[in-house]
Amino acid sequence: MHDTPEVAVCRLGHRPGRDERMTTHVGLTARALGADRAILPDNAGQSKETVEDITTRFGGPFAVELSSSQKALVRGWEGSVVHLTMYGERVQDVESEIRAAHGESGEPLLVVVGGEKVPFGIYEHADWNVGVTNQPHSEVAGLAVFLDRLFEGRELEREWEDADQRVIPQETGKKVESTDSG
Ligand SMILES: C[S@@+](CC[C@H](N)C(=O)[O-])C[C@H]1O[C@@H](n2cnc3c(N)ncnc32)[C@H](O)[C@@H]1O
Repeated sequence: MHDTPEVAVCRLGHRPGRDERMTTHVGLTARALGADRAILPDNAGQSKETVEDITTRFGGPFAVELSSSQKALVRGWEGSVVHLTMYGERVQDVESEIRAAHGESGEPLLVVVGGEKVPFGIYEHADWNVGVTNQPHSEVAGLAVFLDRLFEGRELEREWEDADQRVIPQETGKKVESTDSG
């Protein structure tokens, strides 16, 4: 978000076909809940296109990139790394430490979520291994709760730029308006 140093989300691994929706939803959730950028594996081009299409229609800024080596990206990241895992420290115990370090350092934060088995090197390289509960669930759910905790809910008030259309909240039904920039 505009008022904090960059937050990027790295999706580890992508099995074409099987992971298509999950990888797309990692990107969409990163965008909707305040991250600045998603970095997807290079075989997830379809997910990248879908997230870019949503950004064109509903606004940004939000960037999506493909990377040929997620592990090298994590190792070479110049900033802090949070790895979301059910085996990690409880989010409610470390969120303020992460928020303070991220805000004070002014350095970008990389939030890593897995798919298949995550290599142990990622656990070792991360500055924080963070569990959103210590129960197994999904990368999309873990990412959503983590980002909301990181931003303390401010992402819900975010304004979207250069949208073609916007949803007008309704008690019942659906209302979508074209914007002037569309
Ligand atoms: C379906 S899980 C598979 C994890 C895999 N079995 C392993 O052991 O590495 C996919 C991803 O969801 C996320 N995830 C699942 N449960 C989580 C939890 N309780 N807290 C945080 N992230 C979680 C993690 O990023 C994980 O890599």
